[in-house]
Amino acid sequence: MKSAGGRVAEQLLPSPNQQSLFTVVDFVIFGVLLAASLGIGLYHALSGGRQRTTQEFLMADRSMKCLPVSLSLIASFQSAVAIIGVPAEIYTHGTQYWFIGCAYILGLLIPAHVFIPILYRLRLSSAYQYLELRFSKPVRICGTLTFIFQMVIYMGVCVYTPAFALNAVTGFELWGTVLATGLVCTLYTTIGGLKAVIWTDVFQTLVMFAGQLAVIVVGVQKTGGVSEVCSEVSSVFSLFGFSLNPDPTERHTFWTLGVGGVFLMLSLYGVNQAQVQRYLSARTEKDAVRSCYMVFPSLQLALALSCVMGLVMFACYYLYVIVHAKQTRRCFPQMVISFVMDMLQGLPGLPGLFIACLFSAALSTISSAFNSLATVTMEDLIKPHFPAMTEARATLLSKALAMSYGLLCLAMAYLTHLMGDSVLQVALKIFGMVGGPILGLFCLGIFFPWANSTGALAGLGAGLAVAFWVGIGSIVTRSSGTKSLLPACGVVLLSDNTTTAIQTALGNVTLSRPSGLKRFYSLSYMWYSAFNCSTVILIGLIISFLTGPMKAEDVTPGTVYPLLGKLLCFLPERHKKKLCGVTPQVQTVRSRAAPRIVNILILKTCVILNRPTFLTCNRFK
Ligand SMILES: CC(C)(CO)[C@@H](O)C(=O)NCCC(=O)O
Ligand code: NA
Repeated sequence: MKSAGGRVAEQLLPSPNQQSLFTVVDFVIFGVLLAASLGIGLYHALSGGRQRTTQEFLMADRSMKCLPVSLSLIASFQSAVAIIGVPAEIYTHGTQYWFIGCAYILGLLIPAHVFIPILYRLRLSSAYQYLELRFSKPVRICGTLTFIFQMVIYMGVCVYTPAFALNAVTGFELWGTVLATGLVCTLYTTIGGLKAVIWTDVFQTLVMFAGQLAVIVVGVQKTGGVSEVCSEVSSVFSLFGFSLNPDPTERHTFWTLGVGGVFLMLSLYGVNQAQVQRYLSARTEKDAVRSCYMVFPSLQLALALSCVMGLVMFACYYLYVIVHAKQTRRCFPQMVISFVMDMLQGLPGLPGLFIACLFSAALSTISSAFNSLATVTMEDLIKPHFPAMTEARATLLSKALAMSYGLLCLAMAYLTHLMGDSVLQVALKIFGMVGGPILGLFCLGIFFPWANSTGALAGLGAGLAVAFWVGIGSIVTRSSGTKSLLPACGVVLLSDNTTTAIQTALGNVTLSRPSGLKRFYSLSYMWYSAFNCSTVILIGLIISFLTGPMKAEDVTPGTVYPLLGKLLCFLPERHKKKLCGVTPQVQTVRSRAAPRIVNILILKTCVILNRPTFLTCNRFK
């Protein structure tokens, strides 16, 4: 017995010549996206302060309101990787991934109430300045270099993914697409600065939502309506039941997504420069916190749209898992694109809208990466060595940096295809392997007043070493989360009794259980952030205690969050002091006289640390 969804799939496969899909309207829509992005860049190049100061170019004059900031915050890490990767994930592994939405709660509340207050009140330009205030200059430089490494690899994945998938399905020229994305993005980022990046993000986020919504609406219609989709999905839904298995090698469970996911979110929304820079560009601390709150519903919407797209695809295709066989290992992302093109063919304008959606997602992520990379390179690596540099020269240099990172990004796209795996997994692995240790470094500084600079450096080194050991081990042995609900690509599944077929497939994969070192390598990639963050904290604390823990009076005020003090709020004051050894800075800041006190304290620190004058000028206008 064939279902309606199966019939639709039958009509749709094999696909006709995909290139005839695009009409003039489609090209116009895609053109409008590129032109509008460039237009916004040009507008910000010619209006306001005309991008003549680093304050404007890198910090948007610290004048942004919360709505654009929040839309821009979503755009930073929602790239074509998620647009293509999440539906592919849902299609192949079931709905578990959706549960990561629960991790958004703590993953955004903690940044809003711990990280933003600390970083905003210090009036930093780069998140890594914090590391110097809390520890020392070497820690700051190591943090910055780690961040640069993370973003440069991630950028490559972001540019390459949509171009690769489109090329495979529609015949769009691969390197032409990579070049076009990279160059357009480099151009508007270089001329328009952070204001252009944020406002293009707003526009591009809306295009992204529109494109996904169009696919879902048309897809549901073609599959036979909402009820048809629901019944197709629910006929196998029991298989996607929720796993509470505590095994850390299990790919997606309540624990990996709900707990591991929080750490992933913290590394992105708490301490990643791309996001911190947006918080810092807000007019007031309240705007920054509010924008972080507003990310929650929009991020849920983004997640829901991509998950529903995966479900619609499932309803439409699941009887006929005919993937364009044996072409390549990475067939599922391409399958998402061919599904979309199947759905949208014959509807002029919609294929163009979806391409615009993919590229919006990619552009908004890459532009954030360029701008944040230019910022950290300028603020952390160059300015400290040239304190006398004029503002005009610094701005010119920042623009040159934004442009160079743009070109580097094109080079990185070449390296991406070496990584294998699913693109979503690759991106999340990078976040965990490199972002996890950075998160650990910040947590060590913020929550543990005893941690010292030597401990921080040793912790970061150990964290990165273990991260790469496990990460590369899992790539080499192909062991992390390769289990799939449906059989691997190239297998044709034409059984009428689909449920049995899928169960058999599932049974086959879960039988083999890795042992020894291989088991260590098969740690679920959703744990990477938490695991690597904990390594840094643990090693950092051990080394700190061995080399002499930091004394409370030596810690720069305002750099520590009195976690223990807050948890033990029921204890009398003197016991708390003894236990935590924390200067109650966060509380003082709340008092009315605070800004002056904080300013004087920071000024003193700057003098002690012999920091260049530009910082002190910027801070106290
Ligand atoms: C960062 C999260 C997990 C937030 O939901 C999500 O946007 C995601 O899975 N991103 C994948 C990376 C990317 O889209 O480039
Ligand atoms: Na994006």
